[in-house]
Amino acid sequence: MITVQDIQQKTIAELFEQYPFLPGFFEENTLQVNGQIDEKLIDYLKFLDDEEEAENRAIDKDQLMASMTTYITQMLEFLGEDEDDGVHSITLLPGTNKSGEVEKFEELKINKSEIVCIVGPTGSGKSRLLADIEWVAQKDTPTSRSVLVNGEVGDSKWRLNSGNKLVAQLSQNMNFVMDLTVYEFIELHAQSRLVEDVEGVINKIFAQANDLAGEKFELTTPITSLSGGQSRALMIADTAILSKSPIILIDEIENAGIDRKRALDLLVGEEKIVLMATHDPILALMGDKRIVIKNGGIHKVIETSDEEQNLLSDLERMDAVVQNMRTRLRQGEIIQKEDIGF
Ligand SMILES: Nc1ncnc2c1ncn2[C@@H]1O[C@H](COP(=O)(O)OP(=O)(O)OP(=O)(O)O)[C@@H](O)[C@H]1O
Repeated sequence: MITVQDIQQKTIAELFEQYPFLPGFFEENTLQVNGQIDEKLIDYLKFLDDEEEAENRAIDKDQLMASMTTYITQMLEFLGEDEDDGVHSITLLPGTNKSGEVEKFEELKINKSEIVCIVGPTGSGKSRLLADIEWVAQKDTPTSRSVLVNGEVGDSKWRLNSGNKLVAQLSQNMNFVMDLTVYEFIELHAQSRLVEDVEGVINKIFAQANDLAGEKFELTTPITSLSGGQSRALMIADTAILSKSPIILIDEIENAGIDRKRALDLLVGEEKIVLMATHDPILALMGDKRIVIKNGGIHKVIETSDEEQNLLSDLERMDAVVQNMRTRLRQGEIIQKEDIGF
């Protein structure tokens, strides 16, 4: 909850920076800032101490600060950015595996900017774990797990309020059906998030997406003609930059021509918690930790060792060789021994 005391000592510049929608309030109330951007709000509003001025405007200083406070609070609520909602960690508490046995870990805390991978055989329960987190499970899923947010029992508001969604899902299938260009698609999303600088955000997402995608695309490209890799790159950049959700769940980023390392860097760089189910050794080793799932239960939690991290660059070289072969096979070329390169 924001109070008048919270805002009155801040400068107009600080307030505009913190609440990008506030200039709209100033405009509506014909408050001109001009050279006074570095003044504290309380000093800036001193001109209303003049009785005539206050009468003309039919509002005094205290009323104006109170209505500004209400406006900020309502806008934050509307945008799903309640100030107290900062999620800095989630904690998993054990439930049971498919045989009803208690899982083999005490509790697992995952902090902001951490990447945790989920590995395990097909059908072992990786997607189930992601679903438990999305649902902020309270012993009310087939696994009986609990998920704490900031160390506390998850608030059911996370389940109900779509503006405040805890989790953004990046799923395998990105089948666009809308007849929009890349520009229009991002614009629509940015507008629905009430972004101030729509143009700036469009350019940022477009640049990041193109950076991730193997083959480049244009702002004028219809989203229905993007390749699998390009649409995935667009969704990742869009989620990283526009989604307010503090947790990103990824059910396998397949090998569809995107720079997976950069994609993860981009997501984590935006201070998110990233959980990713994967069968891909490169992605698994990019995580800070990996959860091993067996028979529906968390069997082990392994921290990625230095040795494993050092192996990543070798794995990436091997991967590049395979990718290159794939491209050449697709183009009808013949593969030779020297193509393997080691
Ligand atoms: N602890 C559990 N108790 C009961 N059922 C479970 C448990 N964990 C998973 N399941 C169920 O097992 C089935 C397979 O799990 P899930 O789809 O999560 O596997 P997966 O590892 O994601 O598989 P894939 O790699 O093929 O995507 C699902 O129906 C899921 O609800």
